[in-house]
This record gives sequence, structure tokens and C-alpha cells, in this order.
Amino acid sequence: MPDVVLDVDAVDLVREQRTLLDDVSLTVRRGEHWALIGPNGAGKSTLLSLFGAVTHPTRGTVHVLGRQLGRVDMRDLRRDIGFVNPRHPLRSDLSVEEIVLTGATGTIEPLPRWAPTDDERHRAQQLMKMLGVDVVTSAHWLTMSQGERGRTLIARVLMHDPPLLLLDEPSTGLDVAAREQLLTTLDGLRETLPDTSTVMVTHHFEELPRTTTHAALIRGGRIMASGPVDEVLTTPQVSECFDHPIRVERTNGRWAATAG
Ligand SMILES: Nc1ncnc2c1ncn2[C@@H]1O[C@H](COP(=O)(O)OP(=O)(O)OP(=O)(O)O)[C@@H](O)[C@H]1O
Repeated sequence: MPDVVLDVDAVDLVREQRTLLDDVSLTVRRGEHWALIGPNGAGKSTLLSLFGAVTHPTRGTVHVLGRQLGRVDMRDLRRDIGFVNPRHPLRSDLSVEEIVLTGATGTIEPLPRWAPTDDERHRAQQLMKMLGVDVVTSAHWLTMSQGERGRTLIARVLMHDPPLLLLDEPSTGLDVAAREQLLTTLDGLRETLPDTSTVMVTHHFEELPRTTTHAALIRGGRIMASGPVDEVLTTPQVSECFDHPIRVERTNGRWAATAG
């Protein structure tokens, strides 16, 4: 596995004559856990879609897992990336296990005539246990809670041991207990899989796992600050990013932000 997992160099992304990303450069290394933070419309999800090989840059270069976007088959590359999208476009009312098993084929719906091997079934069971969704095996997609969906989707992407895990606001819609469970799970996952790198988009500082190592503050499509988390998530930098006085505090490894 390459030491540099993501390498974004001088990237602009323009859509419908709007510059969504403006001269963005960022490097993520193996084992690092990044948070992308910024106000609504800053470009966080757009940046994550570049990391996930979903979109191409208009200018500049993006290397994901050592492969340059635009020069490789994006579908091949996507198979190595665990992208947890809260808007997972699943239409069928699959069970938890069926959803987790779609991670083995890298598809949204189960492939026709495909059947899991014993190993794949075993792995799915292990991951369901690890994510705490083994107890809701009778649950089906259309009636699952947000928390169950989120944890099921994380188990799904781990089916193929992705070296890169991308999480777009994984705590959205979770109650406080479900959020805390998810954060504990993510902290545990990072210990169990030390070579995996993660990038998480969030609006809320209390949603950051303790194991976050780096952060980038984004505003108006530009990266205002990036680097080791404690150097980036400071009161002056966060206040500037959100254009509002915000006091940032870290206690027992967790962050809180209040009106300054
Ligand atoms: N295909 C597109 N064409 C034009 N504008 C787009 C397109 N996709 C996104 N945008 C715009 O780009 C800006 C950045 O969107 P993005 O979803 O990346 O922001 P975000 O930081 O994730 O925001 P939020 O916190 O609200 O989820 C927004 O103003 C959005 O309306």
C-alpha cells in the first residue's frame, strides 16, 4: 500500500461556471484520520467526491491510492475505496446481512445469480458484530433507523478491507447514544485496522472521534488551514472559517465549539 493515500495538487473544480473548489492541495498518508470541516456549501462533499473517484478535477491533479484520476478506470479505483454515503441509493428492502454482502461485489443491489462464499458470509457476520448490527439482523433497509443504516453501511464497505474510508457526515440523524456508539466504533476500528486512512466530513465538533489526527478547514471552496488537528482546530482559525466568533475546546480528547 502506498504511504501517500491521497494527493491533491492545485485542484480547481468548476461546475456550471461556478468554482466549487479553488486551488486545493492536500496530502493524506496511510493511517491518518482527517476531518473536513467548514460551513454549509463550503465544498466538503465536493472534495470528498474527488477522493472517492466520483468526480474529476477541472484543473490540477488528484492521486488516489497512487493512481491519477483521469488516467485510470474510475470503477476499478472505486472498488478500493470505502465510501459511506448517507444518501446510499438502495431501493430494495434488503436485510442487514444482504446489504453488508453487497460490499463483496461492490454493488448497491445484490448481483443476480451471485452467492457469497462461506468466507464472505463469515466476514459479513464478523463485521456486523463489530459494528453492533448483528442484533438487528431481522431489520430491513426501508424500516431501519438512521443509526442502523449508518453502521450497516460501514460494515458493508469494510467487506473488502479498503485502505481508504470516506465518511460523509456519518452522525447525521443519530441520537446522542447512537452517535457515541458510532464514535466508539470508529475509534476501535482505527485501532484494529491501523493501516486504514479515513476522511470524515462533519459540521459538528462533538462528532469528531478522539482518534482524529488531522483536520482541514474549508471555506468558499478553498482550504483555509490544514494539518495536525490541534494546530488547525483553534479558536481563531475556526472563527475565521465560519465567519463567527466560536470558541473551540478539547477535553478528554473530544472537541466542543460554543459561541465565543
Ligand atoms: N453539480 C453542481 N453544479 C453546480 N453547483 C454545485 C454542484 N454540486 C454542488 N454544487 C454547489 O457547490 C457548493 C459546495 O457544495 P458541497 O455539497 O460540496 O458543500 P458542503 O461543504 O458539503 O456543504 P454542506 O455542509 O451544506 O453539506 C454548494 O454551493 C453547492 O450548491
